[in-house]
Amino acid sequence: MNDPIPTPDIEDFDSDPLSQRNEDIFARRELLRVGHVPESGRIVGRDQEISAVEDLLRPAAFGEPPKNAIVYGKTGTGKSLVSKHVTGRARAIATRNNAKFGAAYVDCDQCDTQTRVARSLAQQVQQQSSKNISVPDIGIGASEYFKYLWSMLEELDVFIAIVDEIDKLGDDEVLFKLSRAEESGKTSCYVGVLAISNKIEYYERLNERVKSSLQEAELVFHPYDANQLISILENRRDAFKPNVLQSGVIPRVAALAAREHGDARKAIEILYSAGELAAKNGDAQVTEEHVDAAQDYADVSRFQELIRGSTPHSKYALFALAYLTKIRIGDAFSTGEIYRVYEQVCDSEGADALSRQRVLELLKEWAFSDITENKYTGGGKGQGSYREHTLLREADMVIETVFEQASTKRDILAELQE
Ligand SMILES: Nc1ncnc2c1ncn2[C@@H]1O[C@H](COP(=O)(O)OP(=O)(O)OP(=O)(O)O)[C@@H](O)[C@H]1O
Repeated sequence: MNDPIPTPDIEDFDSDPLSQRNEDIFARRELLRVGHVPESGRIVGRDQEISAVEDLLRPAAFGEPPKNAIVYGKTGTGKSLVSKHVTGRARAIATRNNAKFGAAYVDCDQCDTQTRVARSLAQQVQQQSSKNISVPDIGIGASEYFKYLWSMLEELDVFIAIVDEIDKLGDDEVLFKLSRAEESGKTSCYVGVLAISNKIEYYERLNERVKSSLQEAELVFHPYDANQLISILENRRDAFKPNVLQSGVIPRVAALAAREHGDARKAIEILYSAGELAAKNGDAQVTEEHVDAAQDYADVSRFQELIRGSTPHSKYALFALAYLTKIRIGDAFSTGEIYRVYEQVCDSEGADALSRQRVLELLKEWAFSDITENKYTGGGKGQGSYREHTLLREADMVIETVFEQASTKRDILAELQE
């Protein structure tokens, strides 16, 4: 059979660009990868949270019933890390205490249905089981997967399920089944659930019957401040070779991430991208300029993703504001002015314009994502005051992103100028 990817004879390996490694400044790149679980010595600033999770899981380390908990906090505040870290230690201690301890981690961002969660739990327990059971990949539903799970749990004294991004699941069935497993006679194994969410209002949405089984503990993880972020990054400095990071780099990354909302993931990502950028440029050191460029790049890509993922009319409304920002003097525009341009955009796209009220709502949604800002202006309350919108991003970039096809963009701009 013909190999679809032929391997050529390379005459001069040394001059092939692929032979030039970018790696020189990195020593342990994996320390900065998303999903890397650092060892205890590298976890900083979460002592209280670690000890709260230890209190929940301590009984499990002796083969006794653990407590359930809901863990809240904004993204990148260490919820998954602390949950996995303490569960891992509890498993090690349980083994020393001759207690049979199983654990599984499911991210509902990836497993977003009851069936997927149940399958992932069952398959993870299967890997830890001594029984020769094979959990099928397809062809059965959630309740069958749960049956597999309950039957395998019979081998264990305790099982801890960490269910991350729980709010991505449409209903509470998974939480209900897990938190009531032993009580409802499904298994004699003690099951503990650590349910993680970055939406604090999630608890309000939970069904009463689930609330009552989960309210044993509620933990809130607060954002990191700049100093904590500095310590988290310092503890991973050895991802780079010695003397590669200039002295201002870590404080700068920490300051940028703290400004967002104290997100450790963001901080690690910026540091990694700055390193990649330096490596790509062939620079021997990472500088604050690399950090700023990495941050700008991340910011622009996130923003472009947001635009690309929005509905056509939402894009047209934003485009109208960007267009006015580009061609007019001043940077704040009334809903009426934006609406008139929006109508023209709809016209040239062959779409029916939405009502002015609806377009106002779409503009408010952009303000919610910090892409625009709006406020009342004019004569004051009841005296002809009206709402003005301001674009907080570069107009050109919005225009480029909304209409990625150069010809469409050209046509629309030409029609608007007429
Ligand atoms: N206290 C800390 N010490 C060291 N590294 C940390 C700490 N907190 C978070 N990190 C690192 O930051 C990244 C994000 O952490 P984690 O996944 O635990 O956040 P999270 O709160 O679960 O976020 P999300 O809600 O987005 O899943 C991980 O790479 C983790 O290793």
